[in-house]
Amino acid sequence: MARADMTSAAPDRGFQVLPDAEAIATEAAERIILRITENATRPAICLTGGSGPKALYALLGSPRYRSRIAWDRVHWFIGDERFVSASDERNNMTMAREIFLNRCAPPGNIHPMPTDASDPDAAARLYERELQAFYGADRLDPARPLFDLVLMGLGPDGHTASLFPGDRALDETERWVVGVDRAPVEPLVPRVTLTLPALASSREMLFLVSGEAKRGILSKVRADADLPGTRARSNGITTWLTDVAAAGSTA
Ligand SMILES: O=C(O)[C@H](O)[C@@H](O)[C@H](O)[C@H](O)COP(=O)(O)O
Repeated sequence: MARADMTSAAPDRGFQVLPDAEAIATEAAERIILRITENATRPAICLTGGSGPKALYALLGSPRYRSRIAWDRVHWFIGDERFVSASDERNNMTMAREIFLNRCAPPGNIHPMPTDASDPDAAARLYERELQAFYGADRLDPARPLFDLVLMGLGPDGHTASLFPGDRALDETERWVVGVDRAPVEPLVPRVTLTLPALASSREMLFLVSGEAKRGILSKVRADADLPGTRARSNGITTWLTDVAAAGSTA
């Protein structure tokens, strides 16, 4: 079936329902490779944490996909981080490194958040400077997205990245990265997160949502409830890749 037939129309985001989590990983891998191919200079991919992207990361590092990626050109960032050391298994970038980045990407192309800073907000400022140095400016130009593709997950409370319902980080309009002192969901550690404007500065935003446990919260996002997952949009294309278990149907 052609992609256009599977994506339901929405003004600025689409929902694509795939059979299962494996199909989500395959679709996301193909989209990432397409974005990398379209950028002839230095593609920037912003990864996400949690369990949702693990199958995708394994696929990107598999022999079949690994040979299709120009690893020397691609730069890998992370959309949010748990404020724990890089040796802690809960660290999002460590998870991505262990599954594929350490084997595939040159070390200089991997951009973890510095969780050894004095506090989450200091880490946020350091990461913001790193992003600005990569981008070559400290203001986001709507005509020149920061990222080629941003991956996102959806938490049980409707959070995405580390933007939690009701948190003031959601209302940030100037900064690209902020510290979040308290996370209301596991793991209960402070976080560092990209803000909505920084995440929006992307050619494509791809949500990965699978499993029946996500069905209730996903239906709220689809109904436009005021949740971080609803508010996070790319200035380019925003697509939600879901499976039948999360969507509740194939439509
Ligand atoms: O650090 C994190 O936990 C994440 O970046 C977070 O936003 C995650 O994407 C969602 O909570 C979904 O997580 P799951 O994929 O584990 O359901």
